[in-house]
Amino acid sequence: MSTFTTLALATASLISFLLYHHRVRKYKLPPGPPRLPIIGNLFNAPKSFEWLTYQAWGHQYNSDVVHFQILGTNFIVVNSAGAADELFDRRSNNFSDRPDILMVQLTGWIRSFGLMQYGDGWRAQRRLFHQYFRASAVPTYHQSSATAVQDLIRNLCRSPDQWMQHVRFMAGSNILRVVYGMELVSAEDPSLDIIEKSVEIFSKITVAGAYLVDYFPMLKHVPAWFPGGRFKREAAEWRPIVNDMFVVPYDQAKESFSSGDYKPSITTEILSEIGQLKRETEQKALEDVAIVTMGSAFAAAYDTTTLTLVNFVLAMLLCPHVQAEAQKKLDETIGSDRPPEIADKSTLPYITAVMYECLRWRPPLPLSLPHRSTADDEYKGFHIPAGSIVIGNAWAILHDPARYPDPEKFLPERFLDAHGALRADVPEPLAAFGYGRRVCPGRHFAYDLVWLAIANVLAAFDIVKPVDVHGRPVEPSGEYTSGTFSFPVPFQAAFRMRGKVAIPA
Ligand code: HEM
Repeated sequence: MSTFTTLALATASLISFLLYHHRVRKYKLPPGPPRLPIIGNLFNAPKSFEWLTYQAWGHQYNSDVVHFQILGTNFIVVNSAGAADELFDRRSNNFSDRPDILMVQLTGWIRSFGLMQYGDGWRAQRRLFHQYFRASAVPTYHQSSATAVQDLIRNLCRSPDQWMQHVRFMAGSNILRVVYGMELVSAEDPSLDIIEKSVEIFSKITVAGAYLVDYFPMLKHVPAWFPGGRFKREAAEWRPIVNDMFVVPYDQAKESFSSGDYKPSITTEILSEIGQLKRETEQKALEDVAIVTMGSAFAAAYDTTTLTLVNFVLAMLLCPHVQAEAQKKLDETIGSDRPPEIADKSTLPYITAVMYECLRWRPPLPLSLPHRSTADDEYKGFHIPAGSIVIGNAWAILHDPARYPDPEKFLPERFLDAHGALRADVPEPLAAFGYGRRVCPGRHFAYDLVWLAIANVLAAFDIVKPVDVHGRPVEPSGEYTSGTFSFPVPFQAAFRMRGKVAIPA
């Protein structure tokens, strides 16, 4: 380590130490693991699968909020639905900000309202997004979702081995059509490559504490070529990719719109609105917001939807009886004349329960996205300092045995009463979509697409374990990756046609 870096670390550590002692003397923080002076929990904070350690800390310290600290930054983990409701919902004024992550700024992801600080910029994008994705607006996209799901079924028939790629294509092609009016023909389309890379960057930079520079702001001044300057090299490489994600599909949609040869989409609707504005400044203001809001929708929909469906495939491999029950309900309710439609949702609560259970059993973002508190606060007598990074542990909330008995088991029936109707007293897994004013605004759209995909895949196929050359079933490992998005380690699945419904030509 260079003299400069050592000096920077020492100065920052001294400041954190002084601040730490000042606060600890004054307030009672929520319980948490023992901290060392200066560095706090730098060495005993988990580095992977954090949600499991945070949940265990909750049990160990018998508290639904726990605290740890790294080099002066306070982290508050919210481990129960009650605490999440109280802090993120009732006190949303204070708990709706996002942490200031340098890599989010340097890569340009900060332009998206998903990672932007709470304020007017965030509000403008969220408002525009809401206009097109609120519950009453999403039926407009049912036709597009139906087309995407039919493509999925057709592709699964043609090359079932590539099922994961087909699921990705379904999620990506649907959101690109809805947002930009683009019609993708293959999974090799460069737009999917852009989004794939951008979301990978998102996943790397949003893990709390992933970059040391967030604790030692002085490292900002380290040159890119210097040890400790890796973040600068990465940011320089990633920034153009993130920029392309916002700009390339938008520009394409704008070009088609100007030529008059376009498919109607959210972007073309906004472009006509822009065209009706009188002043150039107003036009520019709306366009600036539209570019980043649409890019955010495109990116936010892709991995989340894919991941929910990959978890569904895994659950079906592991629980054939659930699959058989779901297919029985589909056969009884719809028969074989036509594929399931979104309009069938109200008559197929079992499929809805399967979807809920996928999101509860394996929430795609087990720690949601981090929030930040803007003012000092108090919860159950514990002090929550202003500027704390507040982590809603969706995993712990959705695996709370008091709400969901036998939480590790995949049991859609938990959401159903004796007559097979959805129970009002078992909460739907909303924690999978985050909290308060930051709650996922794409959830209505996601619910429809995921539901339709589950219903159609189960109507058309049996999902089974493939067999190896010795005729033995290939078991999925059931292991997961760690990160903002937690994916199952790649596994094989076979899709056997049931012959019950016609496969789209
Ligand atoms: C099953 C699928 C999905 C899951 C599990 C999911 C989950 C989440 C989570 C956990 C958050 C963070 C909330 C928080 O900070 O408290 C979020 C935010 C967000 N999601 Fe989703 N999401 C899904 C689908 C979608 C879709 C389809 C879209 C777009 C059409 C979308 C758009 C967004 C946006 C724009 C944000 C940022 C909101 C903000 O910071 O104000 N999501 N989502």
